[in-house]
Amino acid sequence: MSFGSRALAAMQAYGPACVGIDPHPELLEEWGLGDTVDGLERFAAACVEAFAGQVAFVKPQSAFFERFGARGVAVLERTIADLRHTGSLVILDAKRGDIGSTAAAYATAYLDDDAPMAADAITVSPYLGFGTLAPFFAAAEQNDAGVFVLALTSNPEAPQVQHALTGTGDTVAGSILAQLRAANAGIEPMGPLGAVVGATIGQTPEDLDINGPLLVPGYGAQGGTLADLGRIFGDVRESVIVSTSRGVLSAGPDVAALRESVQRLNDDLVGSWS
Ligand SMILES: O=c1ccn([C@@H]2O[C@H](COP(=O)(O)O)[C@@H](O)[C@H]2O)c(=O)[nH]1
Repeated sequence: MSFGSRALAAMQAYGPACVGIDPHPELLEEWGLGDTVDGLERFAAACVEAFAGQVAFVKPQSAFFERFGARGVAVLERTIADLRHTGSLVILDAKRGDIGSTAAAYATAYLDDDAPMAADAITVSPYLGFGTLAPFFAAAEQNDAGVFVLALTSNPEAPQVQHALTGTGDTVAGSILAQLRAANAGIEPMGPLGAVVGATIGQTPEDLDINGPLLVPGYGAQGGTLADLGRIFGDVRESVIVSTSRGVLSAGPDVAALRESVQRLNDDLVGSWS
């Protein structure tokens, strides 16, 4: 089944929430685990127990695993494998991007179903040129996977680049969204190519209807609210995946408390907004 179909089915089954697995040093300490590989391993195991098959999407943040070197990456690899095929789709947040030939290697590493680190979807950066993303798109098509392209990110520094005008008068973000729209055109129920659009961007004149999923970080710890979601995504709410990491993880380490926190998040999103 295509990533677009799987994403919509998961949202229908569980709600639109995505939980980020971001083992911040502070969270490892707060959970009483210690900022060590052993702590990381126990943190990740608790997240798998709490979220696998309980939420539509889980988004491990690669950076927090990579900082422990090879042993941290091994924990990430196990975490992804344990989460996959549980009903929850794994979006690996690694924001990869490079010249085409290297992008092809990244695409194999993260989207080829036979690769040790294969996820259901990955985040990528288009700032080496949208065309360099072609290997990711091809790998997504071959493996029924998804790709989320940074478009309007949640950080305050983003407008300097993403609101800049291109030679055709579009903004950089608008041009990325337009190219995603073209690539997803005609695909039912929606295409596999998504955009990352933050819950913190205020209002945007850009057309967010790309016939593909929108991954929306910035809700919760970064200040994004239900009102922001309504204002920014009112017209495209069926395709919105709301992602939060610290907003849920701060309820840990108790597995039941983590599950309750996700349930509350989904209830809030479904009841008040989506
Ligand atoms: O525009 C973006 C793209 C990605 N992120 C990532 O999402 C989480 C946010 O964590 P919170 O604790 O919910 O703030 C983190 O992994 C970021 O790298 C983003 O925030 N904004």
